[in-house]
Amino acid sequence: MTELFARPPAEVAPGAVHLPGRLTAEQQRGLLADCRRWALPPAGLRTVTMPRGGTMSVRQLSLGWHWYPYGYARTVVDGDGAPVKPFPPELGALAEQLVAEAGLPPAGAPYDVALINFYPAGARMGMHRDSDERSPAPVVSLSLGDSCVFRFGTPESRGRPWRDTELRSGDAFVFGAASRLAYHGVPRTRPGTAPAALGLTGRLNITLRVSGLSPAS
Ligand SMILES: O=C(O)CCC(=O)C(=O)O
Ligand SMILES: [Fe+2]
Repeated sequence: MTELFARPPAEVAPGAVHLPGRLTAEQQRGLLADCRRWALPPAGLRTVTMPRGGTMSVRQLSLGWHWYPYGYARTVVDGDGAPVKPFPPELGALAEQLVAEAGLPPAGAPYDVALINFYPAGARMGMHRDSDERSPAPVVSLSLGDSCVFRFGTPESRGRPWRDTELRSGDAFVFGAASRLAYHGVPRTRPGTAPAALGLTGRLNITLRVSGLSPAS
């Protein structure tokens, strides 16, 4: 699709950078095929139950370290108990490249966690901070499929001020430095906006992080 106006990279908050159209159609297809494979059991896509008993509308899986509310483990402690699937080094290389493109200092440690979020129509993610990591390395997020509204606020509170950015299939978003612990969320997706050629109904988000945990622990 040609755009009337190109979408340039934009710093939406200090250290929080939107890199539009960063993944080629081929890269998106490859990542989608990978996600479909990773989504299979064991340690596949699951519904996440929150500590108070509610469930997330987003379905999720992890690679490298298993994230659950609120911590990291080597096995799916809140699911089938299987060992988490390995973190693919090529995702780490991609994250490092995107951090550099965003103009942020290098992470200083290898990326070792991928959180994969699947948003069916109507799914959303409330305002939260990514605060279970023990590393200040930037978080790198990739979008596939339906567009969404990505709400990005401040580290101080989950309320205003915030800025809304539309994330489309193939976009990247990097947040580190002063925004590493900023509140953010996805108030809505736009069902039916995925590129037809991708063959995905819904939205997939791949969030890459440095856990700061030692592999032996
Ligand atoms: O889906 C997104 O773009 C954001 C996901 C997110 O914030 C998270 O997994 O912590
Ligand atoms: Fe997050």
